[in-house]
Amino acid sequence: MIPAVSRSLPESLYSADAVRAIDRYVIGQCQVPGFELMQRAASSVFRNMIKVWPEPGRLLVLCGAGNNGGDGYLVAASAVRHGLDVDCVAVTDPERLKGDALKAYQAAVGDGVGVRLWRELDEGARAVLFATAGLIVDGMLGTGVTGAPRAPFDDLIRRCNASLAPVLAIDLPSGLDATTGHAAGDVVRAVVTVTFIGLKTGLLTGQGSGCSGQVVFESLETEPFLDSCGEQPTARRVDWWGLRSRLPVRSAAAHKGHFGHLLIVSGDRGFGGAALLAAEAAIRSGAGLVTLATRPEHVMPALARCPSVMAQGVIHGSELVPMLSRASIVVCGPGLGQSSWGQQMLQQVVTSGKPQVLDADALNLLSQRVPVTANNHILTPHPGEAARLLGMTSAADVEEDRVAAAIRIQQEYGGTVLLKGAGTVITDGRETIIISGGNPGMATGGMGDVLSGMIGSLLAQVATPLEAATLAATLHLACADRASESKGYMGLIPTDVIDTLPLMLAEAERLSERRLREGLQGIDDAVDGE
Ligand SMILES: NC(=O)C1=CN([C@@H]2O[C@H](COP(=O)(O)OP(=O)(O)OC[C@H]3O[C@@H](n4cnc5c(N)ncnc54)[C@H](OP(=O)(O)O)[C@@H]3O)[C@@H](O)[C@H]2O)[C@@H](O)CC1
Ligand SMILES: [K+]
Repeated sequence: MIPAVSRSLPESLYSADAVRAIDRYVIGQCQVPGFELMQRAASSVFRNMIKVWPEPGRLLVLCGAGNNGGDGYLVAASAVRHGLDVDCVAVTDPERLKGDALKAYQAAVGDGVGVRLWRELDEGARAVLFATAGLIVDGMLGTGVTGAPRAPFDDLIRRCNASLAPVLAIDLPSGLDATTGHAAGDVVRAVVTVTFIGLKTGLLTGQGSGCSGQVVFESLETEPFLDSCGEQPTARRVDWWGLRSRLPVRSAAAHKGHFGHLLIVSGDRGFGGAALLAAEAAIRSGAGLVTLATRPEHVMPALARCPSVMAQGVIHGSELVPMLSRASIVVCGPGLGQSSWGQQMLQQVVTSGKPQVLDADALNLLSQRVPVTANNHILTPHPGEAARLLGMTSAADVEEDRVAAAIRIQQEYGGTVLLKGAGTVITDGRETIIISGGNPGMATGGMGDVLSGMIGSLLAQVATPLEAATLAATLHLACADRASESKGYMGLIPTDVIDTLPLMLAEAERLSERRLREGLQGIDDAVDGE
């Protein structure tokens, strides 16, 4: 099997333009011919393909008119040389090919690849191609795509997605915008994507995280040139496995005062569960003290479920003032509602100037009338809330460019912004981070409340808001993934994530302590090898 995504991908994420500039630099300045790069690309695709599918059956290779198609022709040639059954289809006529792509086509034909023209096939022949394929190689559109795939690409993409055969995408799934992770029209749903030279941001966020499958990165031996070419990454990729051994190690002499006093302001009528989820997640993530300020009727259930939390009923905003003065961090938003109760609470929280995590209805109120003044907040919108913060019509507008949306919210509201959804984006205006991975089981009410509690808790324990948001979001996803192993996706609920927290944190604490003791670098790799 190919290695898991999280252990094998580089940190730096690039836009399509940046990767194309790196290509040009390597070809122009470093004297590596473009055709040589294309050959390396195709061999890396073939190598990975055989690793995952040692006996792929009949291979259907779909080739477009650009260099992505050129890669496809050379993969078909490798497959023929290895004695595989290959159907190679030119989606657009080979007369349109130029440069390296034309050279690749000629090399493939020279190696005995029988190339069939899509437009010359009748419906029966087209259907047979897809019905008999054991594996489809998508070399239709790469970083050169603009807008929604036009005919006949749109039809071919739909046939790929309807086929029972798995799809291996070359460089990126056809139809996906490599920079934003948005698909303007049809997009290939790949099982594996082998991507080259620079890891593209769009593979890991938005629709990209759903349609790229397992992403495999191949540098094509260009890493020595990355620094000198001057292209800057747009974001940094992180996951729990890379971060967990960096968890702060607790001294044996620690006491609860060292880990903050978190005040959670949450739970208007009908939303008591959100308050409980946030509070329990916070206490399970290591906060020294957690106070819950909620509607009086939620106090008894909160104490019954979680006696470690100090629950207090509040009716008027003024009752929050003494609680705020004792707190070191505040979380406000889960189940807050937008009635006058929620408005009063949020007003007090914002006025307090305390470091704060604002989520859910706190964000909706923020977008309407409550201005944030300090710069020490973490805003955690989902795409719908992000759209409201930005005055956009819908979540779909945000999903067109998630990184840009997160950066715009940060510029308008300050602080640190965590944009939820597959391929979570976090930015503090100086650095932008993308969390690779997504778990469909997390698409259920209450997951965000758990995350808010975790972020607040970690904010009290680590150095910066960016670090707290990043650790919490990666841990939240890793817990959901671990819990899904036994609960699946449909059965996963927020308390499963909370129940998994102690186990995941215990593993991380052991690694962090070992790292501190033994000064190990790359401890995750060392442990994986055990
Ligand atoms: N040396 C290198 O640089 C290396 C590059 N490599 C590979 O090259 C890929 C980039 O190649 P590329 O630049 O040729 O673009 P590519 O993605 O093949 O598409 C261009 C074609 O698509 C067409 N097209 C565009 N939009 C469309 C739409 N909506 N619907 C339909 N058609 C559309 C467009 O047509 P046009 O718009 O010009 O009419 C044009 O014909 C990269 O992803 C990697 O795989 C590797 O080999 C490593 C070395
Ligand atoms: K492709």
